[in-house]
Amino acid sequence: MLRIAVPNKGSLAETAAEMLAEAGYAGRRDSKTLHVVDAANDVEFFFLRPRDIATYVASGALDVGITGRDLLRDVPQPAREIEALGFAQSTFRFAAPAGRFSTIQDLAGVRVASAYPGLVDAFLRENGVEATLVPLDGAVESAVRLGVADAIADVVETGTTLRQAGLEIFGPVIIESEAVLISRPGDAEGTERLLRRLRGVIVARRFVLLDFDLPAKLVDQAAAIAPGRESPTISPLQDPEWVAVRVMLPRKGINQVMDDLYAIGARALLVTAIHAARL
Ligand SMILES: Nc1ncnc2c1ncn2[C@@H]1O[C@H](COP(=O)(O)OP(=O)(O)OP(=O)(O)O)[C@@H](O)[C@H]1O
Ligand SMILES: O=P(O)(O)OC[C@H]1O[C@H](OP(=O)(O)OP(=O)(O)O)[C@H](O)[C@@H]1O
Ligand SMILES: [Mg+2]
Repeated sequence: MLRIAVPNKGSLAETAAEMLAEAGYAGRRDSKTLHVVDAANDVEFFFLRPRDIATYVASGALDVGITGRDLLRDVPQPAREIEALGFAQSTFRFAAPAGRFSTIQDLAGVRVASAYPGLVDAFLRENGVEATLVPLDGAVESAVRLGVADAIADVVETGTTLRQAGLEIFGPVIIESEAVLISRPGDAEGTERLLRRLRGVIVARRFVLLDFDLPAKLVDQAAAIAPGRESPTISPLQDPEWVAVRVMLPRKGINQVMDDLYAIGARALLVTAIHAARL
């Protein structure tokens, strides 16, 4: 039975649970449940702190897990990342009051607060900078104003939290992060099947099917606007001058594509969600 670590709380928990449900696995009924056996799918789920998941998986206690790439890199012996899952996307950056620092070298000898001390320490070392790390648990943006640090290193998504704390990013990107599927050393039986299912969910979330009718002579023009993943499916209509076209397209930007197709003469444009996929 494949043993899977899943975030029990925080930013990753909800989407991870939704993706596993969409992949056909049994979920938990209430947020206090820490262990679920899904015998029908030959897997069991352990609901753990996202921060601890890399440790369980790297040690081999659990086979695979869902966590953040930044959390994975924060532990001393990271597990293997096997797939990016396309959610909880963020960038990990240094920040300080405007104009205070401009390069990573400026951090030599100063105090840097972070909830990811392992990740930040490794990055500073790689860059030959010796700073004093101030490990905190969260809300790190307040550390400078409250006087316990001179700069911070933290997760940035929209930048709103930084701005509100009067901080600005500087220096290089420490890491681009998102939710990832990680694996213990060696290949656990059943990992491939989980991976195929999750890839299907990612496709289903990211893509839609677009159907439309079109004068046959405009097919090449339409294919240039909406090429699809491989090639559009063209079916005959009763009217020999018209065809029906089906393409798989990214959900993002689909309305612009519909406008462009309508403008060249496509009609009856219909978008359908994909519920599951194996490509
Ligand atoms: N605002 C955000 N946007 C995108 N990803 C985020 C955001 N905040 C945290 N993450 C990501 O979520 C993961 C951290 O999840 P975790 O549950 O430990 O922290 P959290 O969501 O901040 O919860 P907590 O309330 O415990 O601080 C990391 O991979 C991090 O990059
Ligand atoms: O760039 P933004 O869109 O503002 O998002 C980034 C913020 O979101 C997370 O905070 P969270 O609310 O999880 O609190 P925490 O700092 O206590 O973890 C993260 O730690 C940043 O503080
Ligand atoms: Mg947080």
